[in-house]
Amino acid sequence: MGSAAAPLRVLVDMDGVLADFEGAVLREFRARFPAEPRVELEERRGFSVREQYRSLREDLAAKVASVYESPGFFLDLDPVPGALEAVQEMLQMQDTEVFICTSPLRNYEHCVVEKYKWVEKHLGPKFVERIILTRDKTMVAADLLFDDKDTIQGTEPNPSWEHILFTCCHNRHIQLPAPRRRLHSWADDWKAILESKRRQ
Ligand SMILES: O=c1ccn([C@@H]2O[C@H](COP(=O)(O)O)[C@@H](O)[C@H]2O)c(=O)[nH]1
Ligand SMILES: [Mg+2]
Repeated sequence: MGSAAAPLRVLVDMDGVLADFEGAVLREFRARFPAEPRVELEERRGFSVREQYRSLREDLAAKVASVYESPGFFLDLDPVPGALEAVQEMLQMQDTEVFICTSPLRNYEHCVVEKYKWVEKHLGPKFVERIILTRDKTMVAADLLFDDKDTIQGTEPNPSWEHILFTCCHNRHIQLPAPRRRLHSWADDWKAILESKRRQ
């Protein structure tokens, strides 16, 4: 008797994919520093919001970091439209395993516990069991990784997953070289990506 095919293992990033990090940074920065120059979402370029604020003026890097390092910031993030429904549906799919794979800030004090609380609040306790917290996603074995960071590097030079770039304000201008793929939003056909990977 032949052995059953292994389930498709899917990693879903949190900030920029499940939780609206960028929208909250801008909203809170505007509220706390109304007189300072800021980067509107249409003008965001590059993964690091901190580095883009630094390029406006050196001291704005620390100011924007103080926004996302504040207590309550991560817990209060709004879900990305369609994200909660999509991962709940993924969880119910046959022959599919879904995990949330997210990186904590270096200054992890509030971020780590609030990421856990956010998942419990929005997705329920069963999803808390599915959190993988790591600063090196290349060390996690899976078939797919949905992530808004354009370049994901780490210890493992050849990660097992295919990185699907999730479109976010900071990466929408990037032209991906073939065969790299994007998911434009959760309204885009994420199921087709899973099925194509299953057939490979
Ligand atoms: O401009 C920034 C600065 C920090 N971050 C943080 O990086 C990680 C990324 O987490 P993922 O869940 O893997 O997206 C997270 O702690 C962010 O708060 C950032 O995304 N952008
Ligand atoms: Mg992200």
